[in-house]
Amino acid sequence: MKICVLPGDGIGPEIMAQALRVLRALDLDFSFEEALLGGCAVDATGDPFPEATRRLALESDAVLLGAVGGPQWDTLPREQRPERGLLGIRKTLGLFANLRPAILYPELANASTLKPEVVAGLDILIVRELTGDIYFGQPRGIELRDTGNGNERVGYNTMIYSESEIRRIAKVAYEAAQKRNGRLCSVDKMNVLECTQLWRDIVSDMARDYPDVQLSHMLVDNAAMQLVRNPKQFDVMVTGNMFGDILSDEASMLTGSIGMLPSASLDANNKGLYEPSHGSAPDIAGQDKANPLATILSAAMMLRYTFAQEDAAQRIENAVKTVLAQGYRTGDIYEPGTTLVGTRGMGDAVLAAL
Ligand SMILES: NC(=O)C1=CN([C@@H]2O[C@H](COP(=O)(O)OP(=O)(O)OC[C@H]3O[C@@H](n4cnc5c(N)ncnc54)[C@H](O)[C@@H]3O)[C@@H](O)[C@H]2O)C=CC1
Ligand SMILES: CC(C)CC(=O)C(=O)O
Ligand SMILES: [Mg+2]
Repeated sequence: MKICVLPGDGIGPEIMAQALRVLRALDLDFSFEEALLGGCAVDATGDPFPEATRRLALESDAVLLGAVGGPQWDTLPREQRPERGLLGIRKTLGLFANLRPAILYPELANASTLKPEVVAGLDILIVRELTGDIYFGQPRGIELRDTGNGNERVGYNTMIYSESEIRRIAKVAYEAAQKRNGRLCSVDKMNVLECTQLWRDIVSDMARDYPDVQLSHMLVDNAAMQLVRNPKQFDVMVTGNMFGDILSDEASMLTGSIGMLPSASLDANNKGLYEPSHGSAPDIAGQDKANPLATILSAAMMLRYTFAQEDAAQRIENAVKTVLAQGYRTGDIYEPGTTLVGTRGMGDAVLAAL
């Protein structure tokens, strides 16, 4: 089995190194091949998603990604931005279903900025549509227009979903809810946006095919509030690309840190790209401070979803539970009385606990 490894930028290479150590220690039949994506690819080739990376990703069984982006690339033309590379690989591989589980490990109840009783036992799955919405919709741009206030620049994007795009992500979410606690909350902004009115209509229509799932709807502004007011009311949440991007970062803080939130991005056949939900964290890059657990847990998701190696996935997840119980903490989840470790030190601890 071939895994395409894309360390990316910022903390990407540091956290990826630890995930690879853990995967190699499992002694499974995997080969790893590295390629460039994001800012490092721009620097080397001028293209954030070079052809060689595209070929390797397409011919591999799964892709493991660190993170891309950083301030040094922020002034480049939009098509050369590192994030364009990320959107490009998601679209090329047809990765429409992004699963972001927000689970609070009991040992981290005090690491959350919310009261322990609000988050204790938290286990939410956010299902985010990943290849549509305003992130991909056309037309988009910045151009000069006569707005009535003279000729001035206007910026615009298009929020767009087709019926089939909504159906396929809703199916993933309904089926996930069936395997969990049977509750699905669909998040939209149908009171303002036609695009999400269609979203709500289709998700509602599909409910009759899933009589064992209890469907509810919530407007996204209320959902953002409810996530911090009473997050345990949620089981599975399904939403579009942009709302899911925002709500999953919010949910990550319920788990103690964004450094704890893994993700799987899947196509229709469970081929996938696995990456932490966070970005390249330029503020701590190269300092051995980043929490590698989201990436290590993303590797566990890869074993589960793409390779159906449930035992190996659980071995990694149990090792993470063990190191947290042993009191090892990177800076983002540190609290007095625990042992502060760096990125590599956390990797050492997970390896020892495997
Ligand atoms: N999937 C990806 O590759 C993503 C890339 N980005 C890119 O990353 C760059 C930085 O974006 P930001 O908005 O700052 O978001 P970010 O997620 O990189 O960082 C936000 C905050 O969380 C902290 N943080 C993130 N991951 C951490 C970890 N593993 N351990 C400890 N602390 C961690 C950072 O230090 C920072 O204070 C930008 O260029 C952005 O476009 C942002 C999100 C996702
Ligand atoms: C380029 C962005 C869409 C990446 C991001 O923030 C994410 O996927 O969470
Ligand atoms: Mg994001």
